[in-house]
Amino acid sequence: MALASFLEKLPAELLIIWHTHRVPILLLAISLATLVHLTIYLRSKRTRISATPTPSSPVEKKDVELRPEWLPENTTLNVATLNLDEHAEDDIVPTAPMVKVKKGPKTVKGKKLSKKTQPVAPVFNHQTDKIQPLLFFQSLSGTTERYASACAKVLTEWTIGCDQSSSFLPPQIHDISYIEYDDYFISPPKTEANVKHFYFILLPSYNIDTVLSNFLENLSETHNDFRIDTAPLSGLLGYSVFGFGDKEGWPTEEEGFCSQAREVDKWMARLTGRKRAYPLGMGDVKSDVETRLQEWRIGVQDALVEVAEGRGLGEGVPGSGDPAESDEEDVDDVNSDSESYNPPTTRPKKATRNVDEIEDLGSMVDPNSSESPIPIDFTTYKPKSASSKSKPVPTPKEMVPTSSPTYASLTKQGYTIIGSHSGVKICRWTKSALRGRGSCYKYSFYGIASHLCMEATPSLSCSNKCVFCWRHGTNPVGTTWRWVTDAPELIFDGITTAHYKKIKMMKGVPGVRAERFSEAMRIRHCALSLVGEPIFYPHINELLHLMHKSRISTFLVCNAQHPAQLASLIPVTQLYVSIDASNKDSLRKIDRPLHRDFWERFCACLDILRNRRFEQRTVFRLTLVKGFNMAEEVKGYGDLIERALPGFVEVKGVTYCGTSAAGTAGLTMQNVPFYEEVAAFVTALAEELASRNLSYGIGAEHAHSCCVLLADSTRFKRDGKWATRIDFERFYELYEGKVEGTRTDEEGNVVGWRPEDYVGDETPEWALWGNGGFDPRDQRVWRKGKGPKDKADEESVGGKEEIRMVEI
Ligand SMILES: Cc1cc2nc3c(=O)[nH]c(=O)nc-3n(C[C@H](O)[C@H](O)[C@H](O)COP(=O)(O)O)c2cc1C
Ligand code: SF4
Repeated sequence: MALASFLEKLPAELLIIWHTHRVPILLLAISLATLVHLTIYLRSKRTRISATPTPSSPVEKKDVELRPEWLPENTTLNVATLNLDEHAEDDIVPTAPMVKVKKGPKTVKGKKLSKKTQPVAPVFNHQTDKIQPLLFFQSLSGTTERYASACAKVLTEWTIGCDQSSSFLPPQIHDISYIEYDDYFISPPKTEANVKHFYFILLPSYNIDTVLSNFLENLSETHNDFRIDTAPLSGLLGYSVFGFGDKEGWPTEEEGFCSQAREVDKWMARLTGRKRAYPLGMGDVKSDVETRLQEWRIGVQDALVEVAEGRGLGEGVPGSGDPAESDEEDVDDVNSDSESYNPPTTRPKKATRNVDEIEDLGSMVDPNSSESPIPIDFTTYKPKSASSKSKPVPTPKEMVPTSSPTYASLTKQGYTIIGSHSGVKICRWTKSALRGRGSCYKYSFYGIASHLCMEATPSLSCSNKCVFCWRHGTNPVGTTWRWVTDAPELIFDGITTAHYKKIKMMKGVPGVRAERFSEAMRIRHCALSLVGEPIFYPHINELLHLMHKSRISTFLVCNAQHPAQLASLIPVTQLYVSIDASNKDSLRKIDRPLHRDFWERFCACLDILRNRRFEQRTVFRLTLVKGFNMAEEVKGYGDLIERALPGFVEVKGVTYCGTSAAGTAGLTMQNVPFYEEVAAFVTALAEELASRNLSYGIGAEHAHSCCVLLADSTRFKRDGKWATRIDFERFYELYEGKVEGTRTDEEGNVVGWRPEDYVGDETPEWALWGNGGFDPRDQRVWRKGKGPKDKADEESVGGKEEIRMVEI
C-alpha cells in the first residue's frame, strides 16, 4: 500500500528535485562525460605520443626574416632547420631596455620526468671504487684562482696521506671558463665504471654580467630542459660550493654578498638531487676568507671520509644531501613564471605544478601509467595565482662596465673600451708600419697598409671560447644579445677618436716616419676582427654603413655561429668566416662553442657564404693550431672549401698569447706551428683542391705573419697573373651607386656588383708564393737571436726563416 503511494508520488518528487537541483545535476553529468571522453582520448593517444620525436633544442625555432635585398638568388638557406639566435637586429632600440615579447602558446609533447622521482644514488663500494675529486673554479681578477690552486694542492696532499688514500684518485682542477659545460654539468664525466666523482666548486660573485652569468644560465637551462632529467648530476657522490665575496661592497646576503655562489649552490642541489655534501661556505676576501675556506675544506674532507668508508652522505640531516630533507630548493620551480624571460641567470621555467596536475589526472585514468608519456600541453597554464611571485622585467646590464675586472684587464692590454661593449686597439703592425718596418699580410695580399688600418669590434662578447682566444676567458659570453645596446654613431665616433688618439701618442716614438704619421691620421680600413663577435652587435649593418660612407673599407671576421646575422649582413669589402676545424668533433674541441647546435650553424654559415660569393669577396680564415686542427684534416678542409667556394683561403699559424689562461686551455708554444709547417699544410691543401678540380692556387704569402693565401684562380687572376689586391675606390663607387656593377639576374638586368668589379692591382712580385711577402721598401727588423747573421745569409733564406709568431 505504502509502495503504491510512494510510486504515485515519485514523478512529482523527482520534478521538485529537478527544479531545485538541476544546475548541480547538469554540471555533474557534464563532468562525468568529460572524464570518460578524456580517458578514451588519453588511451588512444598513448602509443602515438611515445613515438613523438624529441625536439632538437630547447631553443624555440622561429622563422627569421632575412633581408632579401642582400641575399643573392638561389639562396638555399633553410631557416626552419636552425635554432636561430634571437637576433633583434631591427627591434633593439639602442640603450633601451630589452623586453622579450611574450610568445603565443605552444604545444609540446614529451615524456614528463617527474620531479618526485628519487634520483638513483651512486653506490660507492669502498672496496673497489675510487673517488675522483674535481675542483672547479672561475676567476676574473685572479683571487679565486689563487685560492683554488692552493686548495687543490692541499687536497692532493691530503688524499695521498689520509687513511682512505687508496679510495682517492689525484684531485683535478678545472677553470670553468675553459671546460665544456656538457662534459661536467649535464652528466657526470664519463670514466671507468668504478670511478665516482665529487665536485668542489669555488666561485667569486659579480653583480655585473660576466662569464659567471653564462655558467649560471647554463645550469638553469639544463635544469629546465624538459628533455633532460631534472637531476642529471645525481650520479655524483656529492658536491660543495665555496663563495668569495666582498663585504665592504656587499655587506649582507640580502645586499648580494656571495650571491652567485649561493645561486650555483641551489642549482647544484637541484641538478644533483640534493647531494650537497657540506654546506655552502662563504668568505669575505677582505677579512676572513682564509679561515672560512679552511673550515669549509676540512668539513668537505670529513664528508669525503664518510663517503670513502661507505657511509654515504648521511641521512636526513639538513644539508646532508639526503633527498628526503627540506624541499626548499623546489619552491622556486613551482612558483616560477613559465613564460617570462629573465636573463642572465633565469630562463623560462616549466610549469611544474600544472604538469604535475596533468600527470596526476593521467594516473587517475590509468594507475599503471606512471611510465607512460603524457601529452603536456603548455597552452593549459593556469592564470597566475595571486600568491605566485611576479618578477620585475629585468633591465639589461652593461656588457663591460667600467667597474669590471674585464674592463681593467682589457684596458691594461691596450684596448680602449667604447660605450659598454665595443673596443679598439692599435695593432702592433700599425706601429711597425708607422716606423717603416713593414705591414701585416693584408698589405702583401690586398694592399692594406697597416698604418691606415684600425682594428675594432662592436661586441667584446662572443658565443665561442676558442682555445687560442686572446680574451683570456674573462670576457662575457652568450648565445643571445642581452646587454645595453649602444648606438652605431656612438661606436663609430668612439672607435675612430680613440684610434687617432693612439696614433698621436706614437708621435714621439723613435723611427716613426713623418709621411706615414700624417697618412695615418686618415683611417682607410677597419678590421672588425679584434676579439668578440662583431655580427653579434644588433646594429652592425648601420655601423658598417657609417664606415662605408666615410670611405673606410671593412674586413669583417665572424665565427660562423650566427647564420641569421650573416645572411642579413650588408655587403662588406671582404667577408671572412673563421674555419677553426674541419669536422664537428675538432670544432667542438678548439672553438668550444656555446651553441649546442654549433655544427648546424657552422654549416649554414658555409652555405650562406657560398650564396653570397658573387656579391662580395669571401674568405675562409684557417688558424692552424698544432695538435688541434692540423694533422689529417686537409681532406676535411677540402670538403668545407668545396661546400662554400670562398674567393680566398687564408691559412695562418696561431699566435700564442702567452697567458696562464692559454695554458689552462691546454695551449703552449708547442702548439704554434713553424712557418715551414704552415707552408707544407697549404701545399697539401692546394693539392687536395686540385685533385677535386677546384681552381685554387697559392696566390701570396707573408712569412712574417706566418700566413699564406690560396685564391680562386678563375676569379682573381688577370692575364695569368694573380690579382689579389683590392680597388678600394671602386668599391665605394659601387657601394654609393656611382658606377654600375656587373651582377645580373636571369633576364640580364643588373642587380648589383660582383667581387670581380673591384679587383685591384696585380699582386706584387715580392708577395708571391716563394718570395716571402716582405715589401722591400720597408726595413726588416729581426728579433734578437733570430734573423740571418749577414746580408748573404738573409738572401739565402729568402724570407723563409724559421718563424714562430710571438706577441711582442
Ligand atoms: C664589479 C664587481 C662586482 C662585484 N660584485 C660582487 C657581489 O655582487 N657580491 C659579492 O659578494 N662580491 C662582489 N664583488 C667582489 C668579488 O666577488 C671579489 O672581489 C672576488 O674576490 C673576486 O674574485 P676573482 O678575483 O677571483 O674574480 C664584486 C667585485 C667587482 C669588481
Ligand atoms: S670566435 Fe674569436 S673572439 Fe670568439 S672566442 Fe674565438 S677567437 Fe675569441
